[in-house]
Amino acid sequence: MIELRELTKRYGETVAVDGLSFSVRPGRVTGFLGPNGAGKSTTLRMILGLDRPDGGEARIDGDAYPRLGYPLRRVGALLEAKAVHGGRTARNHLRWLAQTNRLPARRVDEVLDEVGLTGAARRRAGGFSLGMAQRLGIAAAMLGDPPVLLFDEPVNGLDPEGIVWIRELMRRLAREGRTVLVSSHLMSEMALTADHLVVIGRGRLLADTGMTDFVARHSRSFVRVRTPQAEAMLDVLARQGVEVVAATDGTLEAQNTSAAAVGDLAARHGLTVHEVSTQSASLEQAFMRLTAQAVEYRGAGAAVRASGEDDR
Ligand SMILES: Nc1ncnc2c1ncn2[C@@H]1O[C@H](COP(=O)(O)OP(=O)(O)OP(=O)(O)O)[C@@H](O)[C@H]1O
Repeated sequence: MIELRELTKRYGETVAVDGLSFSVRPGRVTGFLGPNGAGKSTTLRMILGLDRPDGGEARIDGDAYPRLGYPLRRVGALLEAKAVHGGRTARNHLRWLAQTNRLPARRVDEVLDEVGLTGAARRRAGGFSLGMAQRLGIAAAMLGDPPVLLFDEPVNGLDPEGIVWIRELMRRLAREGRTVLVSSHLMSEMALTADHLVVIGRGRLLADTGMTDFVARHSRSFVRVRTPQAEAMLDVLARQGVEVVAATDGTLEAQNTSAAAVGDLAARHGLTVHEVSTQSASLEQAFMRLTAQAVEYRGAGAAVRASGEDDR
């Protein structure tokens, strides 16, 4: 379990993380989402004791990071995959980590096997592709068999096979009862991986919700109607009190109704239809709507400063 209470970090004028409070529970994958610059990496760095908060605190299973003892046994993290001593072989890098955290040497071969790097164990990590470096970073995170794992944008730059692999690994780690927090700025990726979502914008909490709830609440659905008699159809629907608009591609988009009801109406009025289908707005659009204010605010602020209006 990870618990944040009023966590705050400032960089000069910028409030990167602004009184953030939420908990990350074990046994599920929690997606940590926000647009670029929302404060995700800063939050993860504070959880891991790499940045000092200006206010509030973060605890991992009840302890702040500096009190964890041998931290690799309590929390594993993938932050920047390329942050490995390039001259070391993959195995030596992991051996060094195991030694300094008093972990048994056999764990090195176990995790290399788990991430599919056994064949590359004696190669210098500096020559690894991004995908291999990501795997090595994940091997390091899993070395101490920790109950809590953090991943910062783990699918960035990976090929489809690598993305599927990471997705399945996270789900397995959560099924094993671990606490898994994974940051991303892609809602579509999280929709396939996360059970729970924490969304931030401008360092503030925007949503802390189950994935299913988020989908139900934010995805707008409508009935698409394709007909050569669009005007007559629009008229019929409007007379029934259905909210309907003409889309740019010539189809009609009807809300507060069902495909069956639209089909019945068309039949009753002898109208030809070529398509009647239920459509859902993408989760990406829902995420953009949710975070739009956070992004717009920043844009508006810049405009105000540019015109000097903030001097008044
Ligand atoms: N070391 C630093 N010095 C100054 N400002 C910083 C520093 N680190 C982060 N920031 C600022 O803090 C804010 C949050 O950045 P952060 O990297 O945490 O966001 P993020 O959500 O991880 O973004 P991204 O998705 O782009 O990685 C940004 O405005 C960023 O410019």
